[in-house]
Amino acid sequence: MEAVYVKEEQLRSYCERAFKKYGFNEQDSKTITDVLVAADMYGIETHGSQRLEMYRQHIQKGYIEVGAQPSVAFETGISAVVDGNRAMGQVVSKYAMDIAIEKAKKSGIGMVTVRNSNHYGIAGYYSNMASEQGMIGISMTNSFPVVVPTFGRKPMMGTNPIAVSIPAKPNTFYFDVATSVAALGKVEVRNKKGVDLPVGWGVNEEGKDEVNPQHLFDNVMNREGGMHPVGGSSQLFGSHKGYGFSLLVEFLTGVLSNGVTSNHTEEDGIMGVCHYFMAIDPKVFGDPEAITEKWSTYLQELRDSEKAYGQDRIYTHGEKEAEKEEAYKKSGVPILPKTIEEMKNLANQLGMDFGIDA
Ligand SMILES: NC(=O)c1ccc[n+]([C@@H]2O[C@H](COP(=O)([O-])OP(=O)(O)OC[C@H]3O[C@@H](n4cnc5c(N)ncnc54)[C@H](O)[C@@H]3O)[C@@H](O)[C@H]2O)c1
Ligand SMILES: O=C(O)C[C@H](O)C(=O)O
Repeated sequence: MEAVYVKEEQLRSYCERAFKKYGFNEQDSKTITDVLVAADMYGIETHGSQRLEMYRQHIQKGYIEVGAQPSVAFETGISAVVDGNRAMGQVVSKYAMDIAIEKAKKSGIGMVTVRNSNHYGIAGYYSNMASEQGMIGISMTNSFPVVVPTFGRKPMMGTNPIAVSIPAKPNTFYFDVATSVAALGKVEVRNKKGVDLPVGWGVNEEGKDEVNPQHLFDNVMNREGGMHPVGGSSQLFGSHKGYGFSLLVEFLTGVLSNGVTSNHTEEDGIMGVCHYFMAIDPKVFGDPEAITEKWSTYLQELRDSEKAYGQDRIYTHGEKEAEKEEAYKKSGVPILPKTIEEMKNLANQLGMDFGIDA
């Protein structure tokens, strides 16, 4: 299945125009697009333009209130609780991370929890907002229930990503992962590609292994089966550790914000997703330059260390994204033909030009 290479500007223009057609103002359309295109440029094909249709469905279901804006519900010098007021997740999250960064500039640290929000895209976009200002950034979100507890078969947690961005040379350390064995988006993309899932990604309604991506997706939607935490189904491979990381995210997002845990999202017609953002100014620990130097040296030592049999390269987190971004600026972003078809149909339905050479 040959991907279609789409120029960044065309993708950006397509998304902005689509979000304006959805009813968002100019500024919000730009903010949402920036998060989606960042994912595409990083090679995170699951969370870029692939998700335009999902957001439309969330608007139609009434989860996202187009035009709504977040507000601060509670605040101290180092912390805040933001009410997302059902606004678009990207709009809420940029607002909340900006507050965390401002607090970190004044007090060294800023922590913001968010309730009553919506799906925010890639977690790492927001942690990068802090690292771009020389700070350490952390971002987490819960989601609708997708992941089963170790030894369970009913989805009780979200795929709950954790992203950490730390200034480093030559690239920012960028660790951005779901606490499930994979993001649900990877099941969607495997379905589009017609590729089975590896054993250990998920269970069906009987609690047995499920390798068909469409079946697993349907199971998740019916809340009768789901994905495993990082580590898979077996405690021998650390399922209980992924489970614990996922609960950490549930606590910091859904509980600390006085919002909802993933198993109570999508109740009463509200998505209710919750987030957590943190910015730390390294100045409160000494000389930021020296810290970056030490960290960068260690990352280089890791990359230079001895390779396993059959391997010729060790990566550190963020390297792949930096390389893809550089390559895609020249080649354009590879988009799956099925996604291109969806985008064409969407443009038709919205009555706008497709505007993409494909
Ligand atoms: N909004 C939501 O509800 C939600 C939920 C789940 C996931 N997500 C997003 O989905 C995206 C994908 O998540 P995922 O769990 O599939 O991530 P993934 O498994 O693709 O891992 C990506 C991370 O691993 C690093 N990496 C990849 N190969 C590496 C290697 N060999 N050595 C060292 N580092 C390496 C990358 O630099 C990156 O930090 C993330 O951006 C995440 O934020 C969002
Ligand atoms: O699909 C979701 O809501 C969760 C997330 O984006 C994921 O891909 O796991």
